[in-house]
Amino acid sequence: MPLTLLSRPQAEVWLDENFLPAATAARLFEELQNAVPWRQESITLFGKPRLQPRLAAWYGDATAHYRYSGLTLVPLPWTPTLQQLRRQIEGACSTSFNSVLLNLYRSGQDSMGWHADDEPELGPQPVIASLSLGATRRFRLKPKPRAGIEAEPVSLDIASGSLLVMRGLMQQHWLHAVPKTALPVGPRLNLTFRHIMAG
Ligand SMILES: O=C(O)CCC(=O)C(=O)O
Ligand SMILES: [Fe+2]
Repeated sequence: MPLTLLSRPQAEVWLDENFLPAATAARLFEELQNAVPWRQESITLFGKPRLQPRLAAWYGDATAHYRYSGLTLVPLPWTPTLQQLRRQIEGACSTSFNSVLLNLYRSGQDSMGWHADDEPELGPQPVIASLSLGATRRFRLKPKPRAGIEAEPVSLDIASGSLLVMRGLMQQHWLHAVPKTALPVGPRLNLTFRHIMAG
């Protein structure tokens, strides 16, 4: 199945809902949920430290340091599983990645707030490839308030084994989020492959 473009002004979002077969996605979910040293990071919001509403881990080349909401994350070394996924996803996107951020949403109460992945070390038009495993969660997109784009917000229900790729001007003009849900959903794991520029 190829990646399909979701046409929105200044938003280049591609989706392949069948990137991984269901059994492969389920096996990977189990393996990563058990093997990754998950941490609940705190971020500084309005000068106060707060725990993030999810667990995270950062893997990559030793040089790929990432500054994120007041944190500097030093990557863990690639595991064979993550290295193989990196190569497969690089092939699908015709891009190279040097790091991957893993997020584990333990339940519907875990979430990711509205943001753009527009940190300077990602460069002006980053390619971000996002692989989802486990429970289906809603992924939302909306134009940045001052982007001057006339477009409705977009909601996508992202199922296990889906690959979503954001590229082009997307991070300059749009925000994305994974909101909390009151539905009784199981855990979901998301991997975002990124290329961090040497700083
Ligand atoms: O969990 C997702 O689908 C989104 C993750 C995300 O936006 C991020 O890690 O920057
Ligand atoms: Fe993001």
